[in-house]
Amino acid sequence: MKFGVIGAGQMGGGIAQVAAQSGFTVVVQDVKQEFLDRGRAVIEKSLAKLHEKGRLTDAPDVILGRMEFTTDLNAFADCDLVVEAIVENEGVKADLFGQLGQIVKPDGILASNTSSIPITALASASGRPDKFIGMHFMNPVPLMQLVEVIRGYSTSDETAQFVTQTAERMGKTPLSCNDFPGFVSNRILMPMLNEAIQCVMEGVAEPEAIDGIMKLGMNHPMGPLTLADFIGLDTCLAIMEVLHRGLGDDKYRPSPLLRKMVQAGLLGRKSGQGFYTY
Ligand SMILES: CC(=O)CC(=O)SCCNC(=O)CCNC(=O)[C@H](O)C(C)(C)COP(=O)(O)OP(=O)(O)OC[C@H]1O[C@@H](n2cnc3c(N)ncnc32)[C@H](O)[C@@H]1OP(=O)(O)O
Ligand SMILES: NC(=O)C1=CN([C@@H]2O[C@H](COP(=O)(O)OP(=O)(O)OC[C@H]3O[C@@H](n4cnc5c(N)ncnc54)[C@H](OP(=O)(O)O)[C@@H]3O)[C@@H](O)[C@H]2O)C=CC1
Repeated sequence: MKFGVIGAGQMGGGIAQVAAQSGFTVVVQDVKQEFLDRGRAVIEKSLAKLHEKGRLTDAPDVILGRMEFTTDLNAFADCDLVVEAIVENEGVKADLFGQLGQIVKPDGILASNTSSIPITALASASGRPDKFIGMHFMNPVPLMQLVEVIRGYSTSDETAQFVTQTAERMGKTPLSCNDFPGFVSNRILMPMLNEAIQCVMEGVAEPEAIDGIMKLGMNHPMGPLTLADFIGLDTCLAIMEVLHRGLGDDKYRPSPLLRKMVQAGLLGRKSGQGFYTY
């Protein structure tokens, strides 16, 4: 099976790594060589760590040998499945899927790792809505069990079955849901993170205390502000905007502090500064 991944950021890199660990031939594309180099370095580090712990069946260089890094979208022409993991922006994703629909072989399946954007809209943009689906991995991909599988309005049973089986071959547990803004995962998670940010803005407690209360009190592995920094505050804001617009209810209003931090370039771990300094 030839597996394509678009975007060599934290999600694209993780998806490509796990696909290669599972024995697939993998092509990773990003817009600039420097993003590919950075993505590859993150994958190498992750593979080294997993190898050290005895959690890989093949050696890291064998796994890396299954991966090709390119800036050329035409490399996806003969892929059986292409998973998109670029910026959480509907216009940018729709434009990309318009191009991919022309490039990938007619029976190739297209999937988006979007956190919240309507799968049905992206499916229409691709020109092959029956072969389009949401394949939503969780961060960090090499460690997290879930893949949320989201069927668009026209997704065929064959497409859903293929993607479900592929997720299982990648050692993940696929769970299905329907196409509503934020699906299940972010419909529930993101308002909690947004509320934690609102608590900072209103001075309810210091960030360390908010995180500590949720970690120690609710047994969450990461506090909500640490998790928001980990996901990326730009991505959190984009998801809240999709929920607010798509569900039309002010309970999903993004916190003004979240908006201001993104405007200031404080994106969390990936920019070196968010609620904490990295
Ligand atoms: C926004 C969306 O659309 C959807 C989303 O993804 S929302 C985000 C979902 N993800 C979460 O909620 C993650 C919450 N956090 C966790 O579950 C855990 O903190 C975690 C799994 C990330 C880490 O687990 P942990 O028990 O805290 O262990 P921790 O000791 O920090 O890390 C475990 C090991 O894995 C390693 N590790 C972390 N990321 C890794 C990666 N990508 N590859 C390989 N190893 C990795 C760590 O370095 C650490 O190694 P050592 O034990 O050698 O130090
Ligand atoms: N972060 C998370 O926890 C999760 C995120 N997601 C979703 O995954 C997707 C990617 O998120 P994440 O990996 O965090 O984001 P990152 O910012 O880490 O990575 C996105 C990558 O895509 C590149 N990119 C941007 N535009 C294009 C384009 N037009 N063509 C090709 N590549 C492009 C980016 O380059 P540049 O640096 O120039 O922007 C970057 O390398 C989003 O849809 C997000 O919602 C899903 C689950 C969890």
